[in-house]
Amino acid sequence: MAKKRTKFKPKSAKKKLSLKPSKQNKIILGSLLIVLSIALFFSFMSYYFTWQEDQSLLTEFRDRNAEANNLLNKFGAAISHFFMYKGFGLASFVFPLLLAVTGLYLFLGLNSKGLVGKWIWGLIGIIWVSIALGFFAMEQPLLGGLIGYEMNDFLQDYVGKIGVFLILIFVLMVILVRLFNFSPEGIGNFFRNQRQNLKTDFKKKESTTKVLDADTNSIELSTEEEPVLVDTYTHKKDIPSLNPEAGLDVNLPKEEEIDIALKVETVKEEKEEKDIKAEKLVKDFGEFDPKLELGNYKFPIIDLLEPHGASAGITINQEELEENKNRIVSTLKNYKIGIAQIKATIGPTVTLYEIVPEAGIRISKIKNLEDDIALSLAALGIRIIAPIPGKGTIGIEVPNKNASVVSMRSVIASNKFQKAEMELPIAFGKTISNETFVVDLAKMPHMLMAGATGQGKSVGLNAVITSLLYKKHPAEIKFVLVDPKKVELTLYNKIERHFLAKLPDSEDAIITDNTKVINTLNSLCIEMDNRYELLKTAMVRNIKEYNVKFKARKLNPNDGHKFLPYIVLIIDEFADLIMTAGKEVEAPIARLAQLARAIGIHLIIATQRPSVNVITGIIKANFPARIAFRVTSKIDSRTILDTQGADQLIGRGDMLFTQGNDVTRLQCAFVDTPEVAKITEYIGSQRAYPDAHLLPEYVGEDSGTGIDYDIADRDAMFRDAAEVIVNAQQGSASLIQRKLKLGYNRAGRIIDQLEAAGIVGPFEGSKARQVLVPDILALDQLLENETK
Ligand SMILES: Nc1ncnc2c1ncn2[C@@H]1O[C@H](COP(=O)(O)OP(=O)(O)OP(=O)(O)O)[C@@H](O)[C@H]1O
Repeated sequence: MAKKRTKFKPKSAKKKLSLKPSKQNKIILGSLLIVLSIALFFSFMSYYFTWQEDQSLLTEFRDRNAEANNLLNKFGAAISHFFMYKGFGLASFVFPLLLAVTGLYLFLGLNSKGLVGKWIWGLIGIIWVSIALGFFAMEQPLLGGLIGYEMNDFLQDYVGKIGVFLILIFVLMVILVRLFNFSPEGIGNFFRNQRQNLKTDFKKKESTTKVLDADTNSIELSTEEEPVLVDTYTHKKDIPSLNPEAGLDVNLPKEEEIDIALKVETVKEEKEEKDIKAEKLVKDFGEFDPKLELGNYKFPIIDLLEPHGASAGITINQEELEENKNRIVSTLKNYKIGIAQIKATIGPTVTLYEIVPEAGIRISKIKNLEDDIALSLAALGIRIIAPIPGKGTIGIEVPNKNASVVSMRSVIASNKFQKAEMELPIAFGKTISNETFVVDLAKMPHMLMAGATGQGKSVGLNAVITSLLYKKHPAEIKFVLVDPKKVELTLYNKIERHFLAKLPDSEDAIITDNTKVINTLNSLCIEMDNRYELLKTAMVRNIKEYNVKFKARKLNPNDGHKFLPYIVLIIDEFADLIMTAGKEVEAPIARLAQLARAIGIHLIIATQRPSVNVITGIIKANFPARIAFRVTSKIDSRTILDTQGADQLIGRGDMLFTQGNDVTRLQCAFVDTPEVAKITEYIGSQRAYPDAHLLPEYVGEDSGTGIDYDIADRDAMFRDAAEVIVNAQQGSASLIQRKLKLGYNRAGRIIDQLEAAGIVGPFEGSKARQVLVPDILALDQLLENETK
């Protein structure tokens, strides 16, 4: 402890001897300016009353016997004559004011940031007042001063009296608008703010004084109290040893509290400023409208869809109902299962018989008799739900002899779909109780679809796409279509420039080639990373919030922000892909499925073969929404749904949908190929974007140019990348990736080449590399010199 004290003393002594501008010097200079301003003020004041008497003395300044009437004697008379008579007249009073303000800033040690501005505006004000007074009171030389008079004279020679008057009015407006933010509604705010500022300044000053007091106390204490520790750097005592009675604990945190409060206020103001800017933009230009570019786009009309005889309604005759009921009752009786009550709900393809068994009957018993009941009812597709979730009943679904088609037209036209307030509504079809079933793809967020061949998968995918086409504008959604079968999705080629997304270098938007699928999936991963970056900088959690913020003009497009459309990736035959590409597709799909929900990329994967080597554990875990059309085995049903049942469906769009626990039986809406053709024709014939939506470029590991530092072998985008880096003065691969829409690997290679060219510094871990070229001019020179 003793050592510490001895070390501390010489240091402080050194500090006292230092002559560099210190707090003391500032106080001294501040006092001088304040005194000078007071002197000037009194001189000017008394000059107005004494100037005539003192005029003759001006030449006798050195004569000690001559005495002036000015309050500050000859000094006052001379300096006032200089400022008031020869200078700016009454406006000269601003000088002592400016001096006083400067003096106060120095004296109180306030932040002198705004001081220069005050002086500039002060001088402009002086000139304006002096000219204005010269203009209005030409005969009173003391009001406008010689400068005011002469400048008036000069101006009037050129623009005349009216011209000078108009100039004065204009300059006044400029001063009011720029200096006082003059606006009709701003006047009230200005006065309120000024009052608030005064209060805060006053408080701040008070707290500084308090802290100073506290410090003095503590030093006194340290000499008196033996166990007090003194920090050699902060000169503060160790807190535990402070005497509580000295009240120091209370004062010091108080200062911190005030500081924190002030900080919070400034942040708030900044935020408000941003918001005000955005509000102003919205007021001037309206909210950002992503649909504007295709403002005349017409959504497809309902008449493009066929009714498929749906107008006839569900046809099931009473006889069939009675017959089925009697069979169920008698079959169950054979197995000694008594029925208390039976009720039928007629759906489009199946009728649900709801049974309340007699008391004491075990549910599992009925479940075990499923096959026997099916046999006696002689119908395929009996499904027993024991019990029906949420009800105490058992359900037996029996297919109708004449299944009615659920037309896409009927579900699209339904109120439920039309009024759905969902991000990505999909009208799948109708439930067993004939209600339209609408789900939100954005909430799913990814979907797995399986079913044996010819059971309605392609129709199901078309139903999904059609639903979205009927609800979404081309600016809001983009599809990435993968169709290894090469025939199923070709119809959508017509809407390529409206609704499809593709890789920059590919010709067709619909992907049929497996190697391109891998590139596309990786490109989507890049897009996902880019979008996360955008969300991060916008400080929002998901795409919906992001787009709302962007529309409200709170995000600056110059910072890379843009309206983000949803991206729906549809793979028609996944089994084929995974067989040929295996892990290469599984990895990006799993990554997308795990992470893409927040940023608006949704996956729909369909497969004929729902076996475990196609729908692997990792894929299954990330696709909570599953759809099963009819499959051939119970095992397949379990793979896709985790339960049996899909093997007992009747095909032709009969399907089971699950999004977690409950399994819902649906009849998929039917949309035929000619209908899809009509819709795509209708959309395709309208004005489109110049190209399909471009995904970021991805260069595969083996298709790249390889790292080569030879100038001739540089990447084609080297120059562009260099400009991006130099402009942003930030050497990061992700910046190149984002700005130039390049893949990660390619951007990484370009960064290596930039390093070799001496444009960026070496790799520095998590930090961005240093940019060694200050501007574009220097870059031009550097590259030019290279070629010489
Ligand atoms: N929802 C439906 N309503 C009525 N009929 C349907 C429905 N879905 C499919 N069908 C009938 O089943 C046929 C086959 O459907 P789809 O082409 O969708 O089968 P798929 O499962 O895609 O077969 P694949 O795997 O061989 O391509 C259709 O041509 C149609 O006649």
